[in-house]
Amino acid sequence: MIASRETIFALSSGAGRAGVAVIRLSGPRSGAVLCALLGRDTMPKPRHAIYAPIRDPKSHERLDDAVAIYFQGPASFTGEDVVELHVHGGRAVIEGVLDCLSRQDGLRVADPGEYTRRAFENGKMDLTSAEGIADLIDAETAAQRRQAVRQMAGELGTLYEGWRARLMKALAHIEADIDFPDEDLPDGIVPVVHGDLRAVNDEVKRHLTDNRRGERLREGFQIVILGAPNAGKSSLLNRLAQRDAAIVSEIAGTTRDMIEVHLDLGGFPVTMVDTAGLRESGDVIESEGVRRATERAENADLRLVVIDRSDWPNIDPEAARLIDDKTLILINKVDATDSSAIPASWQGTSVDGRVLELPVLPISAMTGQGMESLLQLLETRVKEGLDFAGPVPLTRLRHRRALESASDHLDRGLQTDIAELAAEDVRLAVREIGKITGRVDVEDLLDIIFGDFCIGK
Ligand SMILES: Nc1nc2c(ncn2[C@@H]2O[C@H](COP(=O)(O)OP(=O)(O)OP(=O)(O)O)[C@@H](O)[C@H]2O)c(=O)[nH]1
Ligand SMILES: [K+]
Ligand SMILES: [Mg+2]
Repeated sequence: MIASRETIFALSSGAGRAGVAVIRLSGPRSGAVLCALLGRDTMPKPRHAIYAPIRDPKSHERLDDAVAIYFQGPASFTGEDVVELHVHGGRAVIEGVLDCLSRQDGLRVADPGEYTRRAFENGKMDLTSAEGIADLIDAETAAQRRQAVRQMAGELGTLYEGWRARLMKALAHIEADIDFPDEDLPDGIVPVVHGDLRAVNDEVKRHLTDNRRGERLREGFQIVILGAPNAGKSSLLNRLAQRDAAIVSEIAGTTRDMIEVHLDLGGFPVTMVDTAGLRESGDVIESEGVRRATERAENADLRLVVIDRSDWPNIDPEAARLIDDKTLILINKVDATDSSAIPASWQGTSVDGRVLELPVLPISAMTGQGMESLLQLLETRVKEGLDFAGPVPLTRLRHRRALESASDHLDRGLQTDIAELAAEDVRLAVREIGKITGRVDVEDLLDIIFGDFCIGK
């Protein structure tokens, strides 16, 4: 526990008018400041709500009638003395209380993420749980919330700490072998240690080859809408977003920049991207739009290729280049013509020569025809891409990098017969995993990790 820290304060609830706002203090002066605001000499009983007027200790002006709770450290979120003031959520009330707090001795405004950082530094949680809190605050869909709650509750931390403990045990065996080569250690200890190392390494590798489910769930499933100019891409985006997010016109080349909307499909986050119609263009701006569209499509989780009914079954060569097994073909404007001749699937080959059979859906972005089937299919694809059963998946590039590095060290350690070399590799792997949970020197990382939080968290 870090002693004699500054006492920090901040608005912990959202900005703007609300019924109630929560202002939080953490640090050694919290209790004394609360007494000053309440005009009392004795500390309130911890974890009991008090409803009372709060006054500026100097001017005695009544700022609000508030509910105050005192949490005595270490039984608090940060592990320090914490005070929560539940005030009326009006701008002037909040500003008045924050202004009054800023004038109290030894108090300062909290930095972004400082409450959670103090909780980590005081041993209240490991780094993966702290990151889980950040994800929970950012969660926009039910699936994101579920993943973040599991991480916050320590599922990832427990998994990684478990691997670290097993590696440390193996390391102790190798070191014993080095230090006491003549002792009567059981024969064949090295093969046993090898088996343990290999088992952990296999688990780490399996965890790494998860198709980036956990990371993609945080980022959102990327769906890119592609097709020739005027195929109706922007009309489709607007229909899916249920608002006029993109400009629609009969002029080919209307969309140039990418337009993104965020959707919740069956509890999963989706980023839907409308793009410039694919064609060779003499216009520099339009060509840049086409370049960006192509690039974005290449990195997408799913591509929707929109084809005008009157062009079908011809697929524009620019769009055809981007077709692979992560593609759906949408025949648009079926309101204008007869759609009975449209087949349910399309057979063809991808640019790299693979034989493909892709779903074909007749739709009308104008009337909404076919939208229900499209949404159902999208939901299935998104679920396949992001849903998971079993242990909580890897959620961050930071964790991935450390685990990749740990696994590299283990690969090397498993290849050598020299105990000293194996020991060094295992030691490095232990360190890498320790960095994820914050067990080893991560001081340099903390500013980056907690800088992503907002003030008051
Ligand atoms: N009849 C009919 N017209 C449609 C449908 N979808 C789009 N349109 C019309 O087709 C024209 C082009 O639509 P957009 O949505 O702008 O097409 P786009 O693919 O985004 O075009 P660019 O951005 O220029 O590449 C507009 O006049 C739309 O009203 C449809 O389902 N049925
Ligand atoms: K257009
Ligand atoms: Mg458009």
